[in-house]
Amino acid sequence: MIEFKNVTKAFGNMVAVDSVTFTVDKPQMIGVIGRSGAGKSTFLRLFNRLTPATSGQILVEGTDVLSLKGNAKRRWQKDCAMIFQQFNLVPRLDVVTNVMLGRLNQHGTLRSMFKIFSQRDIDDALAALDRLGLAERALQRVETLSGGQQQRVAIARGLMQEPKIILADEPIASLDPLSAEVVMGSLREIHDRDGITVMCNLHTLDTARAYCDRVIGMAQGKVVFDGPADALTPEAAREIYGAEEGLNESVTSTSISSGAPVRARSNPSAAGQGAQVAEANAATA
Ligand SMILES: Nc1ncnc2c1ncn2[C@@H]1O[C@H](COP(=O)(O)OP(=O)(O)OP(=O)(O)O)[C@@H](O)[C@H]1O
Repeated sequence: MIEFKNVTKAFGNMVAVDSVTFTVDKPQMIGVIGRSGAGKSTFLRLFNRLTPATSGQILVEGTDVLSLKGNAKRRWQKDCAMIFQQFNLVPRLDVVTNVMLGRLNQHGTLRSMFKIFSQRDIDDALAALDRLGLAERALQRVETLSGGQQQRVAIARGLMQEPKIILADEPIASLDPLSAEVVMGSLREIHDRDGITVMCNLHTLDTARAYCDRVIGMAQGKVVFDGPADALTPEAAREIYGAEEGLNESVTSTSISSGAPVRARSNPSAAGQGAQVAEANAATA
């Protein structure tokens, strides 16, 4: 159970996140949408404690994660993996080392400084890469991978944290449509199989509808829509985006060819996911 209670962030006079209040009472895949500047990134960064909140509470199983300090705050950041638009990988390091970096904050300072990993770390990193369809890339330098592959390395690194929640800040904004589908499919598969909440900032409405159970719409820092993805009608989207007349959704579309919604396939199987991944690997190799 996660309860957001009047979560607010002001930068000087500018209120970027304004009294955000909602509850997540079971693991969900949540899409956060809204215009540029609506406060989506700031909201995720408050949740992960990358940015300090001005006021409010975020109760996770009854603990206010906004008030955690020191080790407790670091433990929370381990539990709450963050995926970024620009991947935030170390380009010159190989794939498997990048993935193992997800374990660093679980180790003591010395082991972290010298990047000393255990056999278990190595095995888990290879298993995470296998799950993301990238096992055969383990020893390749990250900078030689496509954007979609790099984002899947970042997701594998997030899995190494053994997170309870995954936050993704526009994870597909830099990707081509096919890679975007594979990355969103991977996040959905993690939600379905591991039963954890995935909260994802998105710029594309069709992606929110296709992959998310629930959509939170933000405008000027406030939650202006909160409902099932099916309720995200063109009228609702127009209100979230403040568009006076027609909102041309096609300009925000990530769909390729058929654009078949993945959510409609419900619980995409690991095999299905593997096939998608293989397809994207072939396309982006
Ligand atoms: N560090 C900061 N200092 C001052 N203002 C900031 C800071 N970070 C964000 N803002 C402001 O807060 C508001 C919300 O920004 P935020 O990046 O959260 O929006 P967003 O919905 O994620 O936008 P986008 O989709 O373009 O990333 C914007 O007006 C932005 O300029």
